Amino acid sequence: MTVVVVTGTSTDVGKTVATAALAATAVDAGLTVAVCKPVQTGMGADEPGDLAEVGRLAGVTSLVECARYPEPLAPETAATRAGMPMVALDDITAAVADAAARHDLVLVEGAGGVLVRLATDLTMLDVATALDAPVVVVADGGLGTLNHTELTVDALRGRGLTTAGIVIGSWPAEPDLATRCNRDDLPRLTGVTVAGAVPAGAGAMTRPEFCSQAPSWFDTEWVTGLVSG
Ligand SMILES: Nc1ncnc2c1ncn2[C@@H]1O[C@H](COP(=O)(O)OP(=O)(O)OP(=O)(O)O)[C@@H](O)[C@H]1O
Ligand SMILES: C[C@H](N)[C@H](N)CCCCCC(=O)O
Ligand SMILES: [Mg+2]
Repeated sequence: MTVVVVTGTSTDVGKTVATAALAATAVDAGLTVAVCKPVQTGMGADEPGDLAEVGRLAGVTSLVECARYPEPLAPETAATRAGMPMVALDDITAAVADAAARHDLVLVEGAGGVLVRLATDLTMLDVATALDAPVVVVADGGLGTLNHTELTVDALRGRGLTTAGIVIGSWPAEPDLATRCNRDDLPRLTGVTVAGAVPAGAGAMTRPEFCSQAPSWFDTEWVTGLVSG
């Protein structure tokens, strides 16, 4: 089994859509896939969160969430304001281990960017370290992403974590100058390959469209290497 952490340079960069695309690609390769969202915020108890989006787009049914809080804030802040218990690292590692015992691949999507506090003194850096998992960084494609992405990769590298690849969360149909330059500058400046790009609009696709197209959004050899662990 293989566990891969999916983080991003920020919130709303497309981690969930990219996670769904990776899941669909792995399923297309004949693998069984589970997706874990350790902490969901901004959703009420019965509202569809990121995992529902992954299920809708990729058809994945093995979905596990460890905690959720109602306000759209960093999990630590949301938990404090809600007076609810914060998620514990052991909860996350236990949930992932259980999923990994029954699936070829487990994708673990963070909340926001890599330094967002999932709980007091707990970030996705700690989660990826505890899971000994490679990390995929989902990045914006436009102006500003060079700084955000390099900061994220440096934070991962500083903890001895492997950044397996960068995925552009939403690639525009008509990329502007900065976006076109970033495609080449991102790997040059971070030392990490840009392994794929999810086309803008993918989140609005039907499941058949999404699942049939997703494998083409990634470098095939990179995916094979990623999921083989
Ligand atoms: N490639 C895409 N095509 C269409 N919509 C997209 C794409 N990527 C992201 N979006 C939209 O942008 C919004 C944010 O995307 P997404 O939920 O994937 O961000 P995120 O990084 O997972 O955020 P969070 O930190 O809350 O988990 C969503 O409404 C999503 O549908
Ligand atoms: C609510 C949102 N969708 C995410 N789940 C949480 C994002 C927290 C971002 C915190 C920050 O970096 O300022
Ligand atoms: Mg998300």
